[in-house]
Amino acid sequence: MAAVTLRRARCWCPSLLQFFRLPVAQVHLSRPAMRASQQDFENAMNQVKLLKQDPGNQVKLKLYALYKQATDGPCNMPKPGVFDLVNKAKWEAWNSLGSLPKETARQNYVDLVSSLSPSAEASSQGKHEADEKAQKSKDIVVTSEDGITKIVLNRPTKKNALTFEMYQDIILALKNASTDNSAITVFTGTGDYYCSGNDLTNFTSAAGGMEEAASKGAVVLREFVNSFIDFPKPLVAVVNGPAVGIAVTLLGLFDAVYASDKATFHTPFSHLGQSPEACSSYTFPKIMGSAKATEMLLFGKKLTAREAWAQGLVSEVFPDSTFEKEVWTRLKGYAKLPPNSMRISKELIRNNEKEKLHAVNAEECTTLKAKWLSEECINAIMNFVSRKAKL
Ligand SMILES: CCCCCCCCCC/C=C\CC(=O)SCCNC(=O)CCNC(=O)[C@H](O)C(C)(C)COP(=O)(O)OP(=O)(O)OC[C@H]1O[C@@H](n2cnc3c(N)ncnc32)[C@H](O)[C@@H]1OP(=O)(O)O
Repeated sequence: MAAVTLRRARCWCPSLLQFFRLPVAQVHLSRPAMRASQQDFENAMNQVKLLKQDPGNQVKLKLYALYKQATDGPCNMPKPGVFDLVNKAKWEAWNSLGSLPKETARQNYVDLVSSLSPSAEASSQGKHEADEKAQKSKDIVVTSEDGITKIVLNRPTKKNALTFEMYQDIILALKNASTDNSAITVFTGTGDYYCSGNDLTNFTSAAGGMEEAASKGAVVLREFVNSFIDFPKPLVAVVNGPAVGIAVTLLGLFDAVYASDKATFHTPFSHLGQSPEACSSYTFPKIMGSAKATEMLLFGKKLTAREAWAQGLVSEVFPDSTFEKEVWTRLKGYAKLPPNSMRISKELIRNNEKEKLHAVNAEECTTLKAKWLSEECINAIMNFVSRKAKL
């Protein structure tokens, strides 16, 4: 077992909220070879130091608790007094883990850090950080005006289907939008469609064969969905027309969804031999109840905008003739609200779910990777590409 000594280091910028000193590992180089999970744990501790954004107090408490559980085992300290607020919160977080085994705590710590830090995770795999990348295609157009960053899916001839480059550009656009001057961020589509989902030729056109494409697809999808889970500002979808597949499932991670009455919503996963993504296996039953979620996610039932509103997926439906005018007027008003207050309210809401969402995302990506290699899925994609099927 490696000898690990602990020192205390301040993480993130000083602020009123910053009250933790998270433990950082110094690992002796002369140690014998270690089990991978211990190495992952140490890498994760180092990644915590690299986080550029303060992940918020709830997450810091969770990190602290998991760290203590992984290294010291169950909480063995006397409970601090009521006025010692900080240490009491830390004690309660640690104590709440009960008798969670050290190894599970270590794994949970690693998962939590990697979910917080997709760019740190990527750079540890030798990739460039998103802000060092240039936007790869013109199929995503990003503008910022009136306190609103607008991310437009701009591939109307293909009904705004998402290419591999578009996924990467959206990750980059969200990363930039999270720190720009805008108060809210809005997605919409050019032309008659909002988005027809994943471009079904992503897999058939990938170099290196299906297996490589599936592995790459799972990594990109996980990072893509993470960037929606972690997005810190109000995120609004302006659904100008039909939405299919991942364009629908992602809506469960938006803060508000405004739809034209021309919009429709469907997720033909079973038709494609695939399975739900973007945390919809969790968010959809939560939003609309399991019976309605089943009709969408298993049977691919198409909803009208009003049906989607009745089931809680859409915030409000507007007549198509006045949709753009009404929605943008409203959004410009919202963008004038105090931005920090909106961020903090969103953080309070999202923090209750973040850990769960990251775990669901990871599981859905693993499941999809296997489905993409199944005969059911390959046949469905081939049928679409050879124009035998329209979904
Ligand atoms: C290395 C790879 C990494 C990739 C990263 C992977 C991450 C994946 C994560 C998510 C996985 C799956 C989730 C999903 O989104 S599943 C849903 C996928 N979408 C569909 O099944 C829709 C397929 N399209 C249709 O059924 C129809 O096109 C339509 C949307 C109902 C519209 O019908 P229409 O008659 O009005 O128009 P049509 O002539 O068919 O379309 C115009 C042109 O657009 C092309 N097109 C439309 N949608 C897609 C699409 N999803 N993929 C690729 N191409 C699409 C269509 O082929 C037409 O092109 P052309 O004019 O013939 O050249």
